[in-house]
Parts: sequence; C-alpha cells; structure tokens
Amino acid sequence: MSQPRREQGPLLRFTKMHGLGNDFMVVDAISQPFRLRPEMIRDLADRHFGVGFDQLLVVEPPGLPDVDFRYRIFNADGSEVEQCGNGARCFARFVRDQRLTNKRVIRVQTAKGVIELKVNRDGSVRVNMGVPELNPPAIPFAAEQRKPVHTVEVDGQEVELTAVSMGNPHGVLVVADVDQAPVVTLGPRLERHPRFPARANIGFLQVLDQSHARLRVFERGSGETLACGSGACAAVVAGQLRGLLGQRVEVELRGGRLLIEWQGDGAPVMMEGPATTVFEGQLRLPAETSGRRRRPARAQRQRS
Ligand SMILES: N[C@H](CCC[C@H](N)C(=O)O)C(=O)O
Repeated sequence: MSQPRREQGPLLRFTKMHGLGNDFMVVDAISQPFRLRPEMIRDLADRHFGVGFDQLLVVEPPGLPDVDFRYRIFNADGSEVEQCGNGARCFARFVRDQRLTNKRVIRVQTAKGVIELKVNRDGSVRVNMGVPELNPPAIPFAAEQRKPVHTVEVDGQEVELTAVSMGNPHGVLVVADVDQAPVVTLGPRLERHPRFPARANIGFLQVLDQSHARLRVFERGSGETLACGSGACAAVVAGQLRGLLGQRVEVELRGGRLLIEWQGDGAPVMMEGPATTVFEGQLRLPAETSGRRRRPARAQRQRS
C-alpha cells in the first residue's frame, strides 16, 4: 500500500560553518521566510536525522538604528541564547560571503545587546565581545557578593569556580591538565547546578604561563564542544581575576587557537580567530510539526 504523500513544506537554504570545530547551521532569514519552532531546531541539530550542529544562527534584519543586522542563536537543545563567540565570527563571514553587506566592520544585535565585528583581510575576524559581567545577580549566579572565586558544592564535593557573564553565563574551573579534567562528568552537573538559575557553560582552564592556556568547555544546551569563543573570553577573565593570566592570552581549545585580550575591569574582551564555511545546502522543512520527533527530509549537501 503506497505511503500517504506527506504534504511538503518550503525549501530552506542554509550554510554549514564552524569556528575551530564549534559548528553551526547558518540561515539567512532576510531573503527567505523561516519560522522557528524549538522541536524543529532539535531535529535539525540531530547529527543522524538532521543537519547536525552545536548552534543554529539565524540572520535577520536589524531591529535597532545604527545596527547592520540582528542574529539569533539557538543551542542544539532548542534554547535561545544571548551570545556566541565562534558564531559571531562565522556570522560576519556569512553576511559578507552572501553579499548581504560589503562592510568589514559590522554591528550586530543579539539577544543581549550589540557587538562589533571586524573582518580582517586574511579572513579572520576580531570581535568586541563586550565588558564581562561579574555581579552575581546579572550573571546570573547565586552568591552574596562578587568574588574572584566561589565555592560550589557538587555531590558532596567542594568545587572552586569563577562566575562571569559574557552576555551568557559561565563557570570557570582551574585544572592541572585539561586532558584529565572531569569535563563529561562534572560539566553537566555544574551546567544545571541550582546556583546557576539560567544554567551555565562550564570551562576547564589549564594555565601554561601568563600568555598561554588550554581550555575545554562543557556548553550549556550543547554539551562539550571543540571550541567555545565566549568560554575562552570567560576563561581569560577568570585567569586574570585569579592573578594567573596576563592581558593577551593565546587560548588553545580542542579545535584550535583563539587570541583573547582583556585590559581589566571595565574594558571589553576582544577575541580574534578563524571562521570556516564547509558547505551550502538546502532541505525541505516538514509542512507542520506535530510535536512528535519527525525526521526532516535528508539534508542535501552542495560542497561550496
Ligand atoms: N552554549 C552557549 C551558546 C554558544 C556559545 C559558544 N558556542 C561560543 O562560541 O561562545 C550558551 O548556552 O550560552
């Protein structure tokens, strides 16, 4: 008996990109309609039944004067978030490659505010990630006062961490060796710890010297990623507050290196690094999503 023909939804064009292996599905929602539903994002994020990504980036027209674009960021679990460092660099390359702008300095509005990006001639991107937020209620982190190091109880053990927001919340632990760090066991426990009421990205920082560090990050809503740009910024802030790192640090993540600069209290954190396009594709969205797990039509790849 032939299968009933499922009414098909619209075709969606997208670009697959990554920043040091932290990977993204990027959608131009200016020149094509794109209605978002959390369950659809989770399906698209699936690395077997969908496109597969750590975050979905959706490019929209600006909502503020003196801003070039707005872009929305969604984790693999469908949650919308305020900031994505690696995503910001890929966004900047995307809007230029798609001829949505010819500017090299781009101002973009996110859920948390406006950031400024500069696309260098070699294709790398320098991002002003804004001023780090250290006041607990604004992170948010449950604590009586702002301190460089807080002690958090997890499963009967005491863990020391620095709480900082780069627009999104981070908890940073200092470890002797990132390769031996309990990222996949302690990471999820801290990501959802009650003292982080909005959950948090958990960084495991190994300091090599004042200007070199290694980092692994268990990301809120996506799990451990190969790199986390806002996490690298949070880690350098934490390292400086603890007197372990200088103002210009090369941070080595599993997927590669970022340059992070912070002049201290009140100054913005600057991040510089690569952005890579892997392929362009299109897929047919389901006509509707009934809330059950549906397998979006298999994504088609066109190597760019
Ligand atoms: N998982 C993060 C968003 C993505 C951040 C990361 N991919 C980066 O490069 O900063 C959060 O929930 O705040």
